[in-house]
Amino acid sequence: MKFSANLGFLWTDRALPDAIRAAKAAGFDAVECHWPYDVPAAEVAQALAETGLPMLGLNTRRGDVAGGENGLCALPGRASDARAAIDEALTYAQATGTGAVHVMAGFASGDEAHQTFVDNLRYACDAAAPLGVTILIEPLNRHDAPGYFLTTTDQAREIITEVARGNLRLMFDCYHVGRTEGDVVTRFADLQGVIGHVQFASVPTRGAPDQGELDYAFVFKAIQAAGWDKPLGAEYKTQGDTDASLNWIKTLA
Ligand SMILES: O=C(O)[C@@H](O)C(=O)CO
Ligand SMILES: [Mg+2]
Repeated sequence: MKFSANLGFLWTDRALPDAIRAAKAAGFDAVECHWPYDVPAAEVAQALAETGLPMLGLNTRRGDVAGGENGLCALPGRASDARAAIDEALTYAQATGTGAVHVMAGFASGDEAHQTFVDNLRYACDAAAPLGVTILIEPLNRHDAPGYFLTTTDQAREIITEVARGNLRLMFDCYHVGRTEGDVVTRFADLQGVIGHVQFASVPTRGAPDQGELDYAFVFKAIQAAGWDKPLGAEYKTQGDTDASLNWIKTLA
């Protein structure tokens, strides 16, 4: 198994370039992040070059987080903010060789939000295609992100079909699927054709994967048996020191 360290949650006690170095030292095959925008892209690119790790993904900016926003791209009337966030993410991705951008929908519902998301995703995909960047959409579970526009993998698949762009894929986060839909291995098999990246954390506590109700020994074997050989994103919250949370690699890899 290959693993990608999600530096939005792992090694958050250090600056992003040092978190990349820590992931390399811990044996990860890749890294990914959430919102790297406070760190100059050149510093991230330097740490990636030094370690040889690829950056698999980053997210579009969420908007006014203090004001309760969690993404902009499905918000009616906010197309210019959404597209500025998409442009910013693609510029950062290009400067760091990042392979994918997760376009965050935000808190919204209804037909207008749906159409807004579809239009903004087409904009993102068309801008990303010449750069060789994949666009990802990710359903978030209703416990952690109540009111988020994108809530299920079926909804995501319908949107991917409607947007009809070859570089739009699903971020299959086993944690969100486990909390909202269950049946993780069957959902993975059913959706494999539209999946662009896989993430994981324990269910329901979002901790390391060697705890909780979801048996990741089983899940990882099934994903591997299905022919998925890309790094799986370790996107879990630690109780303190990240290095002390990594025992699962020995048992689950
Ligand atoms: O699962 C998550 O929360 C993340 O993958 C993310 O991108 C931010 O919400
Ligand atoms: Mg995720």
